[in-house]
Amino acid sequence: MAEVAGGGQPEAEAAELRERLRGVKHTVVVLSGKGGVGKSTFSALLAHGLAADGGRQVALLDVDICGPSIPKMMGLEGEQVHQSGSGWSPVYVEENLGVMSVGFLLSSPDDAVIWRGPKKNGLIKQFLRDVDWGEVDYLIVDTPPGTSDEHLSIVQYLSASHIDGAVIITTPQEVSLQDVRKEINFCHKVKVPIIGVVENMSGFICPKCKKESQIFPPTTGGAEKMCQNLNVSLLGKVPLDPQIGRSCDRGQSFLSEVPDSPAASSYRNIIQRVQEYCDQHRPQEEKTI
Ligand SMILES: Nc1ncnc2c1ncn2[C@@H]1O[C@H](COP(=O)(O)OP(=O)(O)OP(=O)(O)O)[C@@H](O)[C@H]1O
Ligand code: SF4
Repeated sequence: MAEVAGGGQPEAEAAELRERLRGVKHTVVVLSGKGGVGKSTFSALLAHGLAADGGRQVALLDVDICGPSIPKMMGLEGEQVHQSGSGWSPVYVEENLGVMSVGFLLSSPDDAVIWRGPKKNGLIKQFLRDVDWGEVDYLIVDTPPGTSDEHLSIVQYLSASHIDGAVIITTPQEVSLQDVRKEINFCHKVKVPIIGVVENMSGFICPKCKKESQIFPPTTGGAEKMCQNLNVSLLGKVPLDPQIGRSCDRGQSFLSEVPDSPAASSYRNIIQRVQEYCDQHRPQEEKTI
């Protein structure tokens, strides 16, 4: 594992990546043990939230090669990647919010990408080396569920020391938490700091009477207990809200469509904590790859 984290890549290649990512100040990787727990939704809203006041330049990179959902969530379905003199240009939602995804390379959103590890690794390397992000305050990396080739590639190519940290998304059920423990172990092994865990789909607040019901009652204390036991921060809990899915399906930001909802307020608090964590870290140009 140390070999992977240390980046056993040739020096020329490492220098090329270093040069390309020189303008990126902070990198946050979003992980989950299981699929369908709301990781891409969180990545999309983290990018929207950080870019919201227009003051920060944000990049969202979707390395979920076999199931890219970011183009749809960001309202960019059908967009293509453009080549410029300085590399691939991201697709922009706003002037200060650029996105890159394998979805932009597919001729139809229903196309299946059935690739083995080396081809996936090659594409991730190409995304990091050839995309011209320019000066970026935050690079958010949305990953596939689990700990697979894509995760190892990101850690290898970016090098663990270049990543500010990881946010791990889970639901309250034990089956999801079990896999989160594996993600936490993965981060420790490859020396990626853990910013914290987000418990998503954590209860349902009735829009009429505001009463909270536990749809997925945690049997072992949920993410809170797990975080205490493993000495990891719980960044917050986001309730179930059917409007999240509706906004995502329409490619809109739930944070600006339903800003007064309890779920939007939870997301904003969590985004604030991620930002504070990154602010306390040195900008990446001061780090060594
Ligand atoms: N808090 C929530 N309340 C209601 N629906 C949610 C919530 N969070 C996510 N969803 C919905 O759950 C579905 C799965 O979310 P998402 O695609 O973000 O999961 P994922 O973990 O990225 O899955 P995968 O890794 O398999 O792509 C989406 O339809 C999304 O709109
Ligand atoms: S929580 Fe109360 S108001 Fe909401 S649906 Fe149930 S009974 Fe009705």
